[in-house]
Amino acid sequence: MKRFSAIAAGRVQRVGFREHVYKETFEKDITGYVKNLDTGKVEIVAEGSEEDLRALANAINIIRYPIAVKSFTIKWQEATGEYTSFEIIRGDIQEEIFERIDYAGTIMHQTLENSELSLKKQDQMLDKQDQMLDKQDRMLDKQDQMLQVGIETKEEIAALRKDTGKYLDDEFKEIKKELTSIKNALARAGIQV
Ligand SMILES: CC(=O)OP(=O)(O)O
Repeated sequence: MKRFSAIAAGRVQRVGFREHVYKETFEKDITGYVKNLDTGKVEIVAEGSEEDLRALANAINIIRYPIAVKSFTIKWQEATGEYTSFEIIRGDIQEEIFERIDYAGTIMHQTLENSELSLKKQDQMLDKQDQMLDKQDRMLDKQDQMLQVGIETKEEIAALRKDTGKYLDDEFKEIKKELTSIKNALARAGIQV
């Protein structure tokens, strides 16, 4: 089993950093503590398997708003076995309360920023939807126009067929009449066809 004692510096106090460190030890066989120092830095002492400790060090040496670990010095030793659990060491109660109020303010600010961002995204999506609906409307208009052209073409063809049919009928009647008179003339001349 190993032990590390680390000092994190940067924006690491009043930003929920100790809670973050504590959360990263959750369900792991890690003991030790995390503590805010008067210098504004944070001390982390942890004991456990080397694999768990390396994962912990990676998970807490981060820059993720509002936490910003700017420097992280780590010293490795053999474990002592002196701790039974992992704890957040808290300071003066009044100081802790002020820290929590500051942190709550930061989180509220972040939540507001996030919701403004998501409202902006929603607006953009609604704009896009409007544009799509507009395009759909234009396509439906074009479809309607095409259907109208189809109907008109069909009507034209039907009228043309009717006209052509009547013309051919008249022509055939005329031809038949001509043939009958030719046939009669031939019969009168003694020619039977
Ligand atoms: C709110 C709070 O206690 O934060 P931190 O542990 O970062 O000081």
